[in-house]
Amino acid sequence: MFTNAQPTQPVLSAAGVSKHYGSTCALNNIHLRITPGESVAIMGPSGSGKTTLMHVLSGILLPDSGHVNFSGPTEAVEITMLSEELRAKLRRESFGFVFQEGLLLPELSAQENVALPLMLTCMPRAAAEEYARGQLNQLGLAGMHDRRLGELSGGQAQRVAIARAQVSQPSVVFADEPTGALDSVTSAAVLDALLGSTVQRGGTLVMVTHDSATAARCDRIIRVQDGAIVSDSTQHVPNARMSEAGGTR
Ligand SMILES: Nc1ncnc2c1ncn2[C@@H]1O[C@H](COP(=O)(O)OP(=O)(O)OP(=O)(O)O)[C@@H](O)[C@H]1O
Repeated sequence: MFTNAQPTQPVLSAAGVSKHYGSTCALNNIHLRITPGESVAIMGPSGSGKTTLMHVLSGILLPDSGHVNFSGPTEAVEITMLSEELRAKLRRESFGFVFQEGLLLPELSAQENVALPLMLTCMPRAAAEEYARGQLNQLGLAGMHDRRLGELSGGQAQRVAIARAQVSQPSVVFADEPTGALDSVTSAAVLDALLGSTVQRGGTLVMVTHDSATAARCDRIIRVQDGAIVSDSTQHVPNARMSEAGGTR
C-alpha cells in the first residue's frame, strides 16, 4: 500500500470516483490531479457535489467506486484502501481543515485550540502553546491568545481556524467556504492569511467557495455541476511562485 513518493507526483489524485447518497448521485466519475503547491478553488451551484468531492479527497468519506491517492513528502498512499483508523491518522498528520462547522472547541482559548494538534503529536503543552502564540501573532491575533471563540469576531475566529489547520504544516489544507460569512475587507484578510500559511510555504490548498473574488485568488478553478467536473482552468502557475518562495513541500 505504501510506496516511495516521487517529486513529480500529484499530491492528490482521484480516478473514476463516484459517490451516491441513496438515489442521489453526488459525484459521477471524477478524474482529478492536484499538484503540490497549488491553490485550487472548487465552485458550483448548491448541491452540485463540492463538499462531497472535498470530503472524498480528504478521506472523510469513502466513494462507492474509484480511487483517491495522496502523495506526501515521505509516503504515497491510496486513501480509498485505508481503514477508518488510518484515514483518521492521515487526516491528523498530513491534512489541515478550515471548516465552518465548529472544528474549534469553544471552551478552549485561541492558543489552546491552535496548540491542540501539536499536543496530539506529543509536543509538550508549554512548547505547543508557545508555538501557537507565534502562529496567532503572524495572523494578526497578538493579544487575543487567551480569548475563547465567543470573544472573537467571525474573521478573527476564521484566522484561529487557519492557524490551527496549518500549525502542524500539513501537505494539504482543505477549506470549506473559508470567507463565507465575512464582509469583503475581512474576506480578503482571511484569504491572505490562508494563502500565506499554505501555498506560500509550498503546501497545497483545496477550497470550496461560492465567491468568485475568492476563487480568482487561487491558481486553479474547478467547476462542478451535477457531480461532474464541467470546467478546470489554471490561472497562475504555482511552481513559479513556489520557486520564488523556495517552497518544496
Ligand atoms: N448525507 C447526505 N445524505 C443524503 N444526500 C446528501 C448527503 N450529503 C449530500 N447529499 C446530496 O448530495 C448532493 C451533493 O451535496 P454536496 O453537499 O456535496 O453539494 P455542495 O455542492 O457542497 O452543496 P452546497 O453548495 O449547498 O453546500 C446534493 O444533492 C445533496 O442533497
